[in-house]
Amino acid sequence: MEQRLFVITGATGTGKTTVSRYLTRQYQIPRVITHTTRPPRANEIDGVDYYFETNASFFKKHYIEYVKYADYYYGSSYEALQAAWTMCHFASIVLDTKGAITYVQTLGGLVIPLFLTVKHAAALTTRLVKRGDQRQMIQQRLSSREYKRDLQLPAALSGKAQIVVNDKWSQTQQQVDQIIRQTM
Ligand SMILES: Nc1nc2c(ncn2[C@@H]2O[C@H](COP(=O)(O)OP(=O)(O)O)[C@@H](O)[C@H]2O)c(=O)[nH]1
Ligand SMILES: Nc1ncnc2c1ncn2[C@@H]1O[C@H](COP(=O)(O)OP(=O)(O)O)[C@@H](O)[C@H]1O
Repeated sequence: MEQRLFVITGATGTGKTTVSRYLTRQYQIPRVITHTTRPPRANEIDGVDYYFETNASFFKKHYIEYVKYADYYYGSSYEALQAAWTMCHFASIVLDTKGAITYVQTLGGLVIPLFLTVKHAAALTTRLVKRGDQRQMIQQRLSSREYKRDLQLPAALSGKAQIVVNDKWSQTQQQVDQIIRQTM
């Protein structure tokens, strides 16, 4: 069986991590762990949620791509992708839209892009508060150029990414199950 990578993208709070966790829980599909200079949130664990880096350690790694998002660096490595593919023919990765475009261009048909969105962007603020994000981090995130950019499906992913409107989790779950059935 050929390897495949679910690239899960969309704005902050749309549910990218939730979908990726569902793929692991329900289908044993591992997530590629990426690197970031963002400080960990209260419940995040180094090596599980991210590899948390300093500005100095971040630039010692070898990346397929890296981006700056709301003033922090994020990057993904071939080593982490290979580690996930060693466990399973399928893997997922959670990326901003710039990274998702790079993956589609670099890995072509191995990538299955999913673009997450919600009907009303105002719901995202509520979700971030509920998630326990610090108020100042929410402000910084929501006012970033990257957040605003990622609310829209980029032209480069149009016709390639499957769009998942994650308003009601039960419906999202059904759609994800259908995507998995088509793929496996
Ligand atoms: N391009 C790229 N984006 C990443 C990488 N790791 C995480 N991201 C994205 O960076 C953005 C910010 O992530 P994070 O701070 O965890 O915020 P969240 O989206 O609210 O969970 C999100 O869009 C992530 O999908 C990476 O290695 N490369
Ligand atoms: N359909 C949904 N309805 C309500 N809350 C949701 C839904 N999907 C995810 N959430 C919650 O919204 C918050 C943001 O989701 P998360 O997966 O962390 O988003 P992202 O990774 O895109 O930033 C989390 O607290 C998550 O539990």
